Amino acid sequence: MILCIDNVLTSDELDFLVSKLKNAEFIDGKNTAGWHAKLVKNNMQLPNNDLTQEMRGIVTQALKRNPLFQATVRPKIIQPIIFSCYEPGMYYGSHTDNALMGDGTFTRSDVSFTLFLSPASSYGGGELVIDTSLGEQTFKLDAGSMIVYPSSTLHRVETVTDGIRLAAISWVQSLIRDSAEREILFDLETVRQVIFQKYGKTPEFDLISKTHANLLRKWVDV
Ligand SMILES: O=C(O)CCC(=O)C(=O)O
Ligand SMILES: [Fe+2]
Repeated sequence: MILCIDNVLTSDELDFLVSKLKNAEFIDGKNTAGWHAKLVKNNMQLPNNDLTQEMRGIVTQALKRNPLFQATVRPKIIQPIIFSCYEPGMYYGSHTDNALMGDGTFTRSDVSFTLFLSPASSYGGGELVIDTSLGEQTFKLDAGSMIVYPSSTLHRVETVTDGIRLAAISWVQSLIRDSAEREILFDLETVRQVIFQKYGKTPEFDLISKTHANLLRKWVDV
């Protein structure tokens, strides 16, 4: 499932992150790409340091408090967030994300996300293009909004033609490995909430809660 989630960051958080990124020293993005993705990756990203850690903490907190992110992604492990910067001429060509991430102890990538940090109108190009069963879908969201999409897809970032594209990206190992199962749980959870809001704790609510809990128990990967 591909989902866009608006207003993930408060304006204070967004301002803080952007002000730090504007003065930051970036390194070549090829450092964190797989051997084949390196061939088509042309961008910059923040190195690992105390400031990057602090910025990661802000994004992580925002994800923790976001009910839509929690319900759709069901995160178990989130890889260290990368803050990326594309200047004019930079791009990330078509690639698939590594299935296994981390050094030493491996985690699986189930869901990828991009949290856009620059206003969409402030730069040209820079769209995230995802190859889906319905064809290519193009996303360029406003600052503070994010897209979550299956890590299994081929995707790319179009060349930035002017302005600067700042983003925070990462990969998640989900508690529910299978994306179809994740979607069923998300749909059931959505319906359960609506039934509760409309009618309260009825026998129907109890039954759908039981089904939801039992499917979760069946599919969870802990
Ligand atoms: O910046 C983006 O929107 C996606 C970047 C990406 O695909 C990656 O880093 O693997
Ligand atoms: Fe990617």
